[in-house]
Amino acid sequence: MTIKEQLQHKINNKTKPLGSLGLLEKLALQIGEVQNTLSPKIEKPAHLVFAADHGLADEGISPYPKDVTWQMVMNFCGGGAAINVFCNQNDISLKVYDVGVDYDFPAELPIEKAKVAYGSRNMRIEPAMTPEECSAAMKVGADAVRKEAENGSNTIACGEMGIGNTSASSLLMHRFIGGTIEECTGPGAGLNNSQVEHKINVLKEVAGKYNPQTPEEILATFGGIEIAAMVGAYLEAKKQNMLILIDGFISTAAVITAIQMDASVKNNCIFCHSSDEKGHKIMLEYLGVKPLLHLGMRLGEGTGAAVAMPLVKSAVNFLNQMSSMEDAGVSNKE
Ligand SMILES: Cc1cc2ncn([C@H]3O[C@H](COP(=O)(O)O)[C@@H](O)[C@H]3O)c2cc1C
Ligand SMILES: O=C(O)c1cccnc1
Repeated sequence: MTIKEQLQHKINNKTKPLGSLGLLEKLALQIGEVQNTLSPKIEKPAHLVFAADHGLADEGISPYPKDVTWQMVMNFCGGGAAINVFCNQNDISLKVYDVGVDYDFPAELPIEKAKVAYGSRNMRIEPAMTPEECSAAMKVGADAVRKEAENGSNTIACGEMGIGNTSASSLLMHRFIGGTIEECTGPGAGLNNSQVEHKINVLKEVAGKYNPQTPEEILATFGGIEIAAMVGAYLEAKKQNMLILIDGFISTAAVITAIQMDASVKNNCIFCHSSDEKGHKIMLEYLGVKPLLHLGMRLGEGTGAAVAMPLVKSAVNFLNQMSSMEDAGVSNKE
């Protein structure tokens, strides 16, 4: 029997009606397959938040000012952001990487200092990153994940902070999935209808201005420094055979980009929730995946991944701890 067949047999013989743990059964099967064991474990789950600014923010495509990026990084350091709360609650370690914030942080702050540039460029004028900046950002992500793996982690999630990054994500989605800019563009952190119309016009202009071909060129042209770091992180996490918990619209744009570079990344991904940001459902359909949670969340920071951690643990725990029909003396279906 293959490991998949053995896992399915183990799941089917637990003391429950066949299939009655629904998506948790699929999750247990996936985790067991990734770890190639009938007794998988979640070890030292780690959450990495990558922060960077976006030159395109100068074009009024976000409802919030660019300064919110560095201000939220300070808030992460103070423990006051949503991602701090959910990571604390679920015993997930949290690190914040300054990979491209347009601000000089005080040296003593507990930030991982890995600044590639003071923000991406305004893509209405020039590509978001040079190829060198893009690969440097990807390396930051990869190195960050390798460090966690060396420390014994086998489960990773990424989050981001970057005012304007839903715009970059919409452009990546448009380019990789092929939907119209209208289908790929939503309110982000809370634009009203006429502001979304302006965002769509800006993104249409940017999308028509360049014609990059390879996934790396597309990422450098339309991405963001923190998104490139996430792409590098996901690629490395697959190399380390870690479980990869995926958040919402921005994380999914990053993982779709990573999948263009290494299709096998998808096998290790757990799609944690369906974001309310327009376009996320289309992304999930494109990937052919069912997310665990539908909470109407649209925050980012990796929060959807952090709140799904108890479900991931439930999947692993029922597989490891539930009795089998035989052991508990429970009669099976006739
Ligand atoms: C206070 C605040 C905290 C956040 N935490 C995450 N985001 C989210 O909103 C931003 C993307 O939305 P847009 O593309 O519309 O700028 C990203 O930083 C994302 O992580 C936040 C946004 C704000 C305002
Ligand atoms: O789903 C997300 O990642 C998201 C949605 C809106 C704003 N920021 C992030």
